[in-house]
Amino acid sequence: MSVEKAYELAKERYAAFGIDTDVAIEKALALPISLHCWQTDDVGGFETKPEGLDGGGIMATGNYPGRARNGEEARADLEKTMSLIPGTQRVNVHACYSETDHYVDRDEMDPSCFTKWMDWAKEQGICLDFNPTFFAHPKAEDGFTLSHQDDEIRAFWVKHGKACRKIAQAMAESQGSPCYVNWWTPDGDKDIPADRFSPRARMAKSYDEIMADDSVDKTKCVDFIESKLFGIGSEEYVVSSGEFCSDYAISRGMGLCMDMGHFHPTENIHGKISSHLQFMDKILLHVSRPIRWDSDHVTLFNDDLKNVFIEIQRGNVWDRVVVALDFFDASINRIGAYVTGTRAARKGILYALLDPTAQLQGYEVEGKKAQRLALMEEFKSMPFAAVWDMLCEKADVPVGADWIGEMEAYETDVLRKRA
Ligand SMILES: C[C@H](O)[C@H](O)[C@@H](O)C(=O)CO
Ligand SMILES: [Mn+2]
Repeated sequence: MSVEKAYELAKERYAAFGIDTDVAIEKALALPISLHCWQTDDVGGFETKPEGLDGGGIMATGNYPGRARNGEEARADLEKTMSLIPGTQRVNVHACYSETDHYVDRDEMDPSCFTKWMDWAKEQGICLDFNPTFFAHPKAEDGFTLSHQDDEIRAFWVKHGKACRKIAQAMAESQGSPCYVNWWTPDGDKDIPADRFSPRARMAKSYDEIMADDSVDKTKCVDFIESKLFGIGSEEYVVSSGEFCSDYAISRGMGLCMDMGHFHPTENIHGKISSHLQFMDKILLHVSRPIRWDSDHVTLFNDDLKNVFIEIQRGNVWDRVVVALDFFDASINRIGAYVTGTRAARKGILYALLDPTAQLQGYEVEGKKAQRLALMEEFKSMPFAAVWDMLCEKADVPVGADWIGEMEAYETDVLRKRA
């Protein structure tokens, strides 16, 4: 059956519940998703570094051929990726993806280190988001940055933070709209600390110092702080825990970033959205898929993902949630990872926009809880796929599995030719 025929039938089914599929498609396509540049190269970064200068990074596992080795390759991969994904996209750049002809250390970075990204974004007609990089650097080797007990090291990272807000502001000015900045630090301890208080006090102090820079316009550089429960090497103690970050964000009038992989393995985030949004204007989501101790598997169209977007729909808070991705898999074709994960996120958005929210909430008000449960369950077998296929057709990107061939061709023609 053609996409059009299947869509007409699906449209009728949804219309019987008062849901306009054309409107849902349009809205789903308009909502921006920020693609994380770090999936192109397994979070390596492109800084010009003197020989031997390195430092622990985030661990991406796998060695699939074709990793981007520089900004040109990363942007080419992003262009290919974006051609296979429907809807509005942004690109999220980490500070370690600076491109300079000589070494510029993190504390000395300025907007000129990202000119290539900004020029490219303009050409592509997309907006950029930004992240300071508090890892993969010798001054982050012992696992502490903004909460470091050594004042010189802490000051170095504060300087990096200040520089990053100026870079984000320049990005916002270049694109004529806000740049969303995510603050994540790995600071923490593998085992039981004797003092959990002092690093947290220093972390808060550092953030206060960074955010005190009044020359940065908060409507251009929009800051979010990302929490984490534990990491590899910080299994026992993470300075920027859930409580630390949400308390900090609320008390300082900034946003919170919730990464779907940063909580207890059986904990999920959709129930938290309605709480945080009582007290903060915006939240940022890192859409991801945790598996056991890994927080960053490629996103899939699973219940956790659907529930997050359904919650946004039911609270009608689409304009208060910024959607970004955070997964990386170096063991499979990286374009395949990007496209699978981002298409899944867009599917989640569309799925939620087709939710019979008004009817469900009506049942709830009337105390008709059996009807509420029944309708939620029945909606799981509505002809969603036909609406999704139409969304892809409207966006002029491959329908269904058709994109896999394009990924394979790109692997043969481009990725396999990289050393
Ligand atoms: C590269 C990102 O900053 C990083 O993935 C962070 O967002 C995170 O989730 C760390 O676990
Ligand atoms: Mn994250």
